[in-house]
Amino acid sequence: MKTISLLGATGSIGVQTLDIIRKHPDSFALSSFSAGKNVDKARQIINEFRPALVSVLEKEDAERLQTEYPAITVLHGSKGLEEAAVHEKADTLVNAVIGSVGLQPTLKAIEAGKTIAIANKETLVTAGHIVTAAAKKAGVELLPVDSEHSAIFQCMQGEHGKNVNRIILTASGGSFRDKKREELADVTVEQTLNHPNWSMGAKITVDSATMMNKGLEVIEAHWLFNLPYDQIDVILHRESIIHSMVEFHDRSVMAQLGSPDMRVPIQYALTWPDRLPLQDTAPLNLAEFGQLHFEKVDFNRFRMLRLAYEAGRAAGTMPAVMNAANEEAVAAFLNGKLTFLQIEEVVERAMEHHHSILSPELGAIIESDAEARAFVRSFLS
Ligand SMILES: NC(=O)C1=CN([C@@H]2O[C@H](COP(=O)(O)OP(=O)(O)OC[C@H]3O[C@@H](n4cnc5c(N)ncnc54)[C@H](OP(=O)(O)O)[C@@H]3O)[C@@H](O)[C@H]2O)C=CC1
Ligand SMILES: CC(=O)[C@@H](O)[C@H](O)COP(=O)(O)O
Ligand SMILES: [Mn+2]
Repeated sequence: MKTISLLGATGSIGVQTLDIIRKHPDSFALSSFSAGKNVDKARQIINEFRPALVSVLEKEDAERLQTEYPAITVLHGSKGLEEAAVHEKADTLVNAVIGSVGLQPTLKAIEAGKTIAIANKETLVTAGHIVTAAAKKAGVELLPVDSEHSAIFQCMQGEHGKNVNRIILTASGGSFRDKKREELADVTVEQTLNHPNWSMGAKITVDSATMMNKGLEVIEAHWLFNLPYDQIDVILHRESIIHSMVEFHDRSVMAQLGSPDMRVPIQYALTWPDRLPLQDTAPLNLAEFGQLHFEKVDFNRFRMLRLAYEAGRAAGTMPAVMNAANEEAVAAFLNGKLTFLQIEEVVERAMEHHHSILSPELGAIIESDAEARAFVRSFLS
């Protein structure tokens, strides 16, 4: 029996994690969870899973829920997120919150000795050196949930890291993969949110369309697998059936395949090194596809991916700045305050404006993140 604390329970990954817990009551229980503003969904989760502690974003919502559920502890804000992450009954944190707000609860959970199943890639992009060093020091596992990283992790089982030549992340290309750059000037939010293969939260779906998602994943892979950027490649693969690949020194390439269903990597992170059956999923039928397609990435078409490699190589506080600027710019795009192409313009400007601090401590990371957000907000106003 694993007891789980789940951050971001009301989101896309959160709901799929709850589905896994629901289907395996003998294997998993929920000790605590966090929600943002979706209080109705939080109520449903409390009623079904009866956790001991819940955290929501706003104080007023927490007070209302506390009155409704006097037997559980209801908290709010960043303190609530941290308390939910380190709940005494939990042995595993599933971090499925969106954005760099996931960083500090992850660090607290590592300090408390929890196993970390990390979906929240922004945490690793923002402070990968701090998170991985803390996990190493505390002797806790940092298990990937992101589909590409889970694929690499699965291909690496029984292998030595020293034998890896490179890893190859697959990218669907997102909603506009068949459009030229000049056709992107007036694309709408609705068009952007129409991902060809995956049903995900709004922010990551926009990131997928700009290819910032793949950029974040390159940096995430750098930290999770301890590889230099020269050994991390990206290839376009429009079907999202091969979730990523590992090439070894003898040129043998291992790939992990499956239908696009995030419950597979979520569940693997929760059962590793074992596996459990995944009910209600159709087997992969490759004959139905007939062909799988692969293409070289054009870094002029997908400039955000190039920016992410640059930020990763610049290191220090630069990835945190890129990520924070992107979070703000994507939120502005979703609110109709920026056009699609302005997202990358804003991120590029924030990076140009920033002088990276090398080997930053947590305080410098938090400051750089805040400065990048302020930079984008002043640009918007
Ligand atoms: N969705 C997917 O298939 C995949 C997602 N990921 C990663 O997983 C993470 C979650 O993505 P996804 O599930 O799509 O995101 P969603 O937008 O669907 O969900 C985000 C969750 O975070 C909560 N939340 C948002 N802002 C805050 C805040 N400021 N403080 C506390 N909680 C907050 C939301 O609460 P509420 O809704 O109640 O406001 C919700 O529970 C991201 O880092 C993403 O990159 C990685 C691979 C695949
Ligand atoms: C499901 C998942 O892991 C997403 O991060 C996915 O990778 C998005 O797809 P693309 O970024 O390849 O469009
Ligand atoms: Mn992914």
